[in-house]
Amino acid sequence: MTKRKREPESIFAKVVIFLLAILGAVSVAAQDLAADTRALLVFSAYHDPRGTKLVWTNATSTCTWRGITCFQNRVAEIRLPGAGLRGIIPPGSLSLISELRVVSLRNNQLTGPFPDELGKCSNVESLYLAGNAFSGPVQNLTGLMPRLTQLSLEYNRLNGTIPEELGLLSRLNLLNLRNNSFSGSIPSFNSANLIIFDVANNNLSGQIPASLSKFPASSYHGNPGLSGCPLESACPSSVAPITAPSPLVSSPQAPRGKLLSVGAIAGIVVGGVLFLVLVASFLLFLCRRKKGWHDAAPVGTREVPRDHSRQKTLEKGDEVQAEEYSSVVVEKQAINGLVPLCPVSFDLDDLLRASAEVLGKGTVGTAYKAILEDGSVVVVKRLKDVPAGRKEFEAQIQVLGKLQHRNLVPLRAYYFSRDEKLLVSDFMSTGNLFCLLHGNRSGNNRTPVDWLTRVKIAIGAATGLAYLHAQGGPNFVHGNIKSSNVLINRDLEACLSDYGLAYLFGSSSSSSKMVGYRAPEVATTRRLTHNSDVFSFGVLLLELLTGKSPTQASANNEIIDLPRWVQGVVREEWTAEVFDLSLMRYQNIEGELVAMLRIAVQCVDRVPERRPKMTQVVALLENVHPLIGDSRDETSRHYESASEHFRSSDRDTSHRSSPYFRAP
Ligand SMILES: Nc1ncnc2c1ncn2[C@@H]1O[C@H](COP(=O)(O)OP(=O)(O)OP(=O)(O)O)[C@@H](O)[C@H]1O
Repeated sequence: MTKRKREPESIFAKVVIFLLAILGAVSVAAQDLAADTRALLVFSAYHDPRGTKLVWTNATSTCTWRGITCFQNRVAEIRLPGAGLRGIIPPGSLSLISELRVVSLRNNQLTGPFPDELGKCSNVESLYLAGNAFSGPVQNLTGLMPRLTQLSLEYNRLNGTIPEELGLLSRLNLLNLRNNSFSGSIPSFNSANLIIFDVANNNLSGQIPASLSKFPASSYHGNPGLSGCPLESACPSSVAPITAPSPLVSSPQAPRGKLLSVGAIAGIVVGGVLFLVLVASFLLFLCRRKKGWHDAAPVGTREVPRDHSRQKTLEKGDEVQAEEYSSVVVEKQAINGLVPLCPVSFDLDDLLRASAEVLGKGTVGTAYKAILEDGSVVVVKRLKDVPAGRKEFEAQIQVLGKLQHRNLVPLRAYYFSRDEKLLVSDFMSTGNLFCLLHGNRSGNNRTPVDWLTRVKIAIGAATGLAYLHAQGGPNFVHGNIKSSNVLINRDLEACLSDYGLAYLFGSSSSSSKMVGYRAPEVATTRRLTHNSDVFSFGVLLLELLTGKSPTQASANNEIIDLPRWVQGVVREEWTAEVFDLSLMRYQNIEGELVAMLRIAVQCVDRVPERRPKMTQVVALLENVHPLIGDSRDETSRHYESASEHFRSSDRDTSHRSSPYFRAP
């Protein structure tokens, strides 16, 4: 009896405790965010009227402020590269944001000594201050020590000696101090995880520590008093042997630091469940109200060509295949079994009426550009010899349809019958990277791609691949990374296509088609893995750097084994010979070229486990170019100029900027 009476009480008590815990956790988080907000407002009130005024006001949520990224309702990242900030970083600002992990203030006009403020940010993992006017010695780093993985201070006016503490940072994988006025000798470094190390153009002297001799000579140039390897001609190789790097990505996904109490966690869990139930009910309600996909916003109109041509635009020699395309669609009209993966503005009848143009024949089928009656354009890929049955096919395509990322070509619909398998995706109007780099197959129409565009394309493709690996899980691979599968959209952004198709064809049959990009181990294991994707991506980077295709025969009709060729040239210390001649007209990009080369060389390591993860590759690539930094928004104006450059016609490629890479 007593027991019975107590039960509801105890349940009630538990609910009350949970609710209080939720309230407690919410209010703790709110208080912490309020503290972050106050600190940011102090930061924004730095005083130099000539600089950009940050319009951060309490009227909007702190987490939506320009340059601010939150994680779990705490400020985790400040990214304001190239934002026109001037003046000093005020005391009592950033150091008070306890969960801060990334600070990117590169390419502003910040002044004063290396900010004490930042030296106290004990959770910061990535600190990017390149391209400012900080001056004086770097000191008071003690607070910054525990987690720092990337420190980029290049192009400032810093002087004094390189702090010895930096050498003790076991997690550090990037240290860039180039173009400052550091003097004295280079301290010894715990270099196990260092991937990029650059102290060029300072006043350093003495011997380069043996542990740092693995970095290229360009990391040390411009320091007349420095000696030792790799600056001397008798040194072995100028490219670092690759060690397995530790995780280096400053993702806001898993900040470490202060732990919440068990009650708070329980509260958050219960609160989260309640919230999910509410959201699910709301979505269910919305779905029931929706009549069908026709009612939703169409996507097929995204890449509408400007002239809205309704004419068949077949090129000579393409007619037969284009007719094949029509006959496929005619045959299907009776069934009209096009399955949309998201709201689309067309059905099979529309595809039937579309004018078609062959884009190309690939290893798994033929791709057609289909111009629909409303002027929108899609790509229909007609797969051939698909061994997968309907169930398997549909399950895999549903998985692919859910992958959505700005660096992936969106898959819109599919069709499956015994005889035909079609995939419909968005049309990417700027074509593929292969054509950008090498012209069309007959070698014409090549406009040299400028350096900044290449870096952007590399980052875009890497980001898309990192997303696939993270989202698809440990066994999900792209399986066919190559330059013709890197498409460029109207904004000149790289988008990966043909991802995950290997599963429809069996990875062993797919792997045999990856000429030039296939990781060496795949020849024996017949298994595609994240590591083999990384290798293929490394070949792609080499292609961007060298301008050479790993699939096309050279003048003497030999298909180049790009990784082997590059490693051979670099070993001979003729690094400059590696790079695409058309890149040589750019001044002062030697360090960037070498930095990307080093990343590529790591990716094509013959030992799969030594290759970096794609998330690491993204982080490293983001540091290759000082203007790119880590904020896409901030780089858009540079990107525009890159697009501008890219659209312009051929330029002079006849001269090299300097004999900088040439071995003595
Ligand atoms: N969505 C798209 N937008 C624009 N062009 C595309 C699109 N999809 C494919 N293409 C282009 O069509 C051509 C044929 O592509 P397809 O994927 O069939 O073959 P591939 O990339 O040469 O080889 P593989 O089948 O091994 O991927 C290529 O030039 C490709 O870049």
